[in-house]
Amino acid sequence: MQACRLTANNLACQRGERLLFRGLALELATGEALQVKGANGIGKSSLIRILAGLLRPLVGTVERQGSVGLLDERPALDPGLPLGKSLGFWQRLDGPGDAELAQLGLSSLLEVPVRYLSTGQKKRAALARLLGQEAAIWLLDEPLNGLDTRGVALVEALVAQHCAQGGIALVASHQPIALPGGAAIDLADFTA
Ligand SMILES: Nc1ncnc2c1ncn2[C@@H]1O[C@H](COP(=O)(O)OP(=O)(O)OP(=O)(O)O)[C@@H](O)[C@H]1O
Repeated sequence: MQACRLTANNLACQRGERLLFRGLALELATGEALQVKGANGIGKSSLIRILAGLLRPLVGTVERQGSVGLLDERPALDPGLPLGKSLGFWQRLDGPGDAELAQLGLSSLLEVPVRYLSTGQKKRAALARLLGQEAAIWLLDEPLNGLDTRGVALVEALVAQHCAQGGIALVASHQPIALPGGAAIDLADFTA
């Protein structure tokens, strides 16, 4: 994987009338991971969207070196299609291979329409799409939601593998997650 970097300087975020956080800075170099902690509604998803370039900060700058893979509550898979076909859409672009599907326990679900998948199965499917993307910078918004104990361990292993290969992972989660290096920030420290 090519060297990557994610830098944010003096970020502030306002949604509606509310200033969610301010003065937030972070710097992640190749191989590094960071957990963003904080209570519901504090602004974790907003920060992820700012870092992904999907939301404009009130002030501050973001610099990304490397492609971005975003995982959030929307799996970006057609709910009407069987999982295999839905993932196949991405497969034609940059989607997952058979090894990734097996690793995520999805091989037996490929004929099941996406809308019938359980919450945890949808999350695993979204992870398959992310893996296939081979993006350098992972921005994961609550990746553990809906996952069982083995699923949590799997996400931890995938992030460790991604970082070992030189990727970056920023993980917003209110749940404990073991990340390489164990670095974390709490958005409560940046609330206005
Ligand atoms: N488009 C919007 N307009 C106005 N307010 C918004 C908008 N989107 C989100 N908010 C508000 O911004 C705040 C932060 O939302 P955000 O989704 O970033 O929090 P979060 O920390 O990810 O929460 P959770 O842990 O519940 O997912 C919330 O109070 C939410 O209601």
